[in-house]
Amino acid sequence: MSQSLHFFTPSNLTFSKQSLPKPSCNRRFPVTTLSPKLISIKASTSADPNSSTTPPQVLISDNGTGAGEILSSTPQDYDTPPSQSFLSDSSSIDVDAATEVELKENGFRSTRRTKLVCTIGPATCGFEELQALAVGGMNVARINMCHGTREWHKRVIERVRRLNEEKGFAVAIMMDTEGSEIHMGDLGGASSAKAEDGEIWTFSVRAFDLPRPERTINVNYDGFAEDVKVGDELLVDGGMVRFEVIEKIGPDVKCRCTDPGLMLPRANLTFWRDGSLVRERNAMLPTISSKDWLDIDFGIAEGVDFIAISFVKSAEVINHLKSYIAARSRDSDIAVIAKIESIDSLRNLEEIIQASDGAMVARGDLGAQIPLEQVPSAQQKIVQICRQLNKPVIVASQLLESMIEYPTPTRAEVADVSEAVRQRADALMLSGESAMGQYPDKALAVLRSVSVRIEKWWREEKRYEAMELPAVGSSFSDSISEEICSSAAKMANNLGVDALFVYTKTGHMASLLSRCRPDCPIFAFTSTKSVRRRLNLQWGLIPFRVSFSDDMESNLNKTFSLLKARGMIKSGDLVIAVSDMLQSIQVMNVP
Ligand SMILES: Nc1ncnc2c1ncn2[C@@H]1O[C@H](COP(=O)(O)OP(=O)(O)O)[C@@H](O)[C@H]1O
Ligand SMILES: C=C(OP(=O)(O)O)C(=O)O
Ligand SMILES: [K+]
Ligand SMILES: [Mg+2]
Repeated sequence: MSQSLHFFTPSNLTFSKQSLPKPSCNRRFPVTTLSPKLISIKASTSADPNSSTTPPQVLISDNGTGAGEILSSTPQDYDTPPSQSFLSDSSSIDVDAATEVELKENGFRSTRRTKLVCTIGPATCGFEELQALAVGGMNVARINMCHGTREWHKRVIERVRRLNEEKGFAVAIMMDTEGSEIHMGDLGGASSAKAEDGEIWTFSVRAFDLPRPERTINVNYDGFAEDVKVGDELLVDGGMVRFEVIEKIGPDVKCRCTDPGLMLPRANLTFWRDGSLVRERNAMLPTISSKDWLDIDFGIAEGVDFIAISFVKSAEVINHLKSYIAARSRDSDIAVIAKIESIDSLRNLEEIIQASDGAMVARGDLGAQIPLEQVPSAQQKIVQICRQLNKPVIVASQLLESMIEYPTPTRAEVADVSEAVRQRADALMLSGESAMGQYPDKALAVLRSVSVRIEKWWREEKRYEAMELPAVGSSFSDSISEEICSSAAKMANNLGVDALFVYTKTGHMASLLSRCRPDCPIFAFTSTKSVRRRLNLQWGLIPFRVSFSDDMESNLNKTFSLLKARGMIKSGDLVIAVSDMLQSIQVMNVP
């Protein structure tokens, strides 16, 4: 028995009960059990002009049941076209192997809603290590183009893709650009360099011979010696180590260490004068350097899912990059993530986020550009704006910094992770913890367990302030979608349903549901692997790849049957379904 709320459009007005295409190949239960009962009607503009004309597709062949055998044998990124689908009489549905295990173990009410991004580095670049992260819940693998060679990154991408193909994961790939900011060289291959109090170090644009002379640091920015002044404070990695500039000799800048510490290869450098960040010539450097453009070409060629842009200053660069990608990539479905890590990005926050497909609170560099005590409020603001503008947001850097060296986090780190989860950020990111730390799997496990615990606490206690979610779309059809999603989410909370189902071609309806942060998980069904991987970054979405038609009733029948066969749902579960083909809300028990 199901109940539904339809928003009738000229296209779906013709979609009468009698004309519904007969659902095919579902032998598990009769379709009549699902006949929707109409409870409300509203006329509106058109949703999808093809909604009543496209014949239903059949879900493509399935043979996998175990977590390791889920992936169908079709390696291409797109479904079998409808005509071919009709030829198949069996069905398949793809879901990330780790998610499937989690769904079965914990039941879907308790699945993790917060997504996890892991930076891949020397500690995790091998196939086995990547697999361990995927099993541990990594949703997105991040490669930082600031480090390593393109060849190295290419191998990592290949391994992640192989993991997805062979082991049934759906890990997305995010490429992060180096950006034009000033940083140290790679320390001649050393893993770190220790600066002691009072030591004199030379920072220079000169390339030093190997082995690197003692107490020398190469700097990547040609104007460095000209821009700094004697008396300036030089901060490594936002102040992890500090120096005072004492003398300039040609390209060499002599500095005295005032706060000792460990310097990592390619650590970021900023200089301060009279208590303010010096932003002279380096602030004029382009956001995307010529090297970044080559890396972006590489990312497009490799088909990465996300490109994160470092040190974004304005919306312009995002728009430029998006048109560049659209012109070059076949299906232009690479999402652009704006890293908020500079004073300029904070100034133009709304327009940058509006232009982007998501944002990252890049606290590492942000904390080097604004006083540390201002970082938490900036984080809260960025997370809130992203939610309002319906863009996924990642909270990044130093979440579990001590776990680079130790197997347990500090209480303060757990509190920091909890706060990001409580703010309902879409995703949390590991940097050094997973790239070069000693306990990458343990760090990921901490993010996972803290996320699940805080999410549960939030649902039980309902300790949240209701957030006004403004309209994001411009057309009347967009408004209908937004209203449907917010109503569906509200109904799901009030009725205590087990899951929201959303059938979405582009992922937009799924993101609108995610934005409402409902109590139950959201099963997002989409027909392309790339959309499914992109949905991996968004809060509460469990992305499935399945081919589906514009006929909701047959979609539901088939999905129920496939999910039941896989043990992911059971008869009696209460579900609310929406789709971007037919503007309706249906409430039903799984037959
Ligand atoms: N591809 C890589 N090759 C070597 N080391 C890496 C790589 N990616 C990350 N790392 C190491 O992990 C640390 C943390 O990564 P990340 O936060 O992404 O970079 P950064 O510290 O430059 O901001 C880096 O400082 C570097 O030591
Ligand atoms: C994520 C960040 O950027 P990157 O690691 O590339 O410096 C950051 O600065 O916090
Ligand atoms: K970077
Ligand atoms: Mg940064």
